[in-house]
This record gives sequence, structure tokens and C-alpha cells, in this order.
Amino acid sequence: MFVPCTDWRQAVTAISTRRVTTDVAPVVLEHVTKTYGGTGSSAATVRALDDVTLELPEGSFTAVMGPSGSGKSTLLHCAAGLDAPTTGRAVLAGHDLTGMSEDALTRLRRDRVAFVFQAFNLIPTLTAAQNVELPGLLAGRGRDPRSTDRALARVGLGDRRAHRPGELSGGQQQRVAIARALAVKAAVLFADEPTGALDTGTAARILELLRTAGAEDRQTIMMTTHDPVAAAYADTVIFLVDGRIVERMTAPSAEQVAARLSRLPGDRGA
Ligand SMILES: Nc1ncnc2c1ncn2[C@@H]1O[C@H](COP(=O)(O)OP(=O)(O)OP(=O)(O)O)[C@@H](O)[C@H]1O
Repeated sequence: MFVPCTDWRQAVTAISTRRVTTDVAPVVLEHVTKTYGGTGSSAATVRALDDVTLELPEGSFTAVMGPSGSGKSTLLHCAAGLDAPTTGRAVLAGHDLTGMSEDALTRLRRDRVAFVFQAFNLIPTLTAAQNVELPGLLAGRGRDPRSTDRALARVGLGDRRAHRPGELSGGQQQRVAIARALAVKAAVLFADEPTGALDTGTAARILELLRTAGAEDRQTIMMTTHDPVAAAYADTVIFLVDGRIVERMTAPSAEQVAARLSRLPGDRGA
């Protein structure tokens, strides 16, 4: 691809971030395989992902389900550039991740991607507002108090901006993490078991916020979960078995998801 550049820094950035095109889906995996181990003579190889191809359109909300060890987290990590496929290709927010330098990957994740994890991942010494502002500061965009306030208000924590994570409940901490994702205006939001540590009512509120981020902010959401009720908030559910996509369901109910899950090989009803 020819990229016209005015100086070498721009040229290096353009090449190292490998922008594919603006009209590809925000998350693309093509024939992705991920294996672990197997280097020594007796070491067993684990095939965590086996020829996975998928494309998540802008503004879509996709849940990834499957038995324990089926490859859900590995799939999310490969799509998010936290882990590199052994073979195949991952494209994130229009950027081909293949062979991308660690620096370029860090910039891409910082600028275009947000993460919501089961363990919240907030900085304990910073207030809720400072946690929300942090990605913008790290990206050199400076402080944007209005956007921070708006994001905290959207998750119902406008009156908790000065509280530190230790002074907030688990559900409130997860809402701060979502406010941070909203403030970043990320193209893609990756959520790894975001409601795993929350009670049912709090989980419902978090899932509703995620759904709104997809529908109103056009954020593309990829979420792993073990919970059929959580998966039913998504517009598509992908089922993995032994690292392979075995089924996709569109707009399923929690009952349909649970029924399908119980018929998957290797499912222990978890
Ligand atoms: N760093 C690693 N080194 C070796 N094997 C790994 C590593 N990470 C994952 N695996 C293996 O890859 C497979 C898929 O793991 P993964 O964590 O993606 O599954 P999962 O579906 O998210 O599981 P769970 O629901 O239990 O969290 C498993 O067999 C796991 O043991």
C-alpha cells in the first residue's frame, strides 16, 4: 500500500500501524489459530483457538460463550491485540495487528479501545473522575472535565466523582470502568466477564449500560460471559467449543442461550 507522507515520523507511524481501510468492521479475525506450549519434546500443545473467522460490525454487541477452557478469553485477547494469533490475521479498528510493534499496539489500544474486566481494573489511589480522565491524559489529549462529568452522570455516579474505588461498591466501580470507556469514545469495547463479580440487579444495570453504549455511541462490544441472562443482552451470541465457533444465535432469549449451552460438548453446567 502506498502511503504519501511528509516526514519520516509520519511514514513510520503510517507503516507501523498498517491502517487497512476505514470501511472494514471494527473487529475482524481471519482464520485465527492460537496454540500454547509444545516447545519441549514432552510438552503438550494446547490449541486454544482453531481457525476462527469472525467480523463484528460497528455498533454491534456480541457475547462469547462456551465451556470453561473453550477459548473465550483467548479470542477476546487476540481480537484486542493483547495476545498475538499463532496464525491468521486480526484487524482492530481498521488496523492490521499482524507484526505491529508493541508501541503501535499500545497506542492503538489506548486511543481506540476500552476494556471492562471482572476485576474492574481501576487505579485505587485515584478518584472516580481521575480514573475516567486517565486514558485521555495518557494519550496526551489533556483533561476534559465536561466529558468526564457527562460519562459519570450517564452511569449514575455524578455525585461520586471524588470517591476512590475503595469507597465504592463493586457495581459502582464497574460503572466507573464503563464511564471511562464512554469518555474515551472507543471504537471497540472489550468486556471480559464484566458482571461475574456482581449481584443480579447490579449486573442488569451494567449490561443495560453496555447495550446503550453500542446502540447510542456506536461502540462495538465484545463480551465474554458464562451467564445466559447476560448473553441475552447482546444482539449476537457466539458459542465456542475447543477453540472453534460452533454456532451463532441472533437476538436470543436467556432460555434459548441456556438450552444451547447445556447441549454443548464439554459443558459442565457452569
Ligand atoms: N498462557 C497460556 N498458556 C498455556 N495455555 C493457555 C494459556 N492461556 C490459555 N491457555 C489454555 O487455552 C485454552 C483456552 O483458555 P481460555 O482462557 O481462553 O478459555 P476460557 O473459555 O476463557 O475459559 P474460562 O471460561 O475458564 O475462563 C485452555 O485450555 C487454557 O488452559
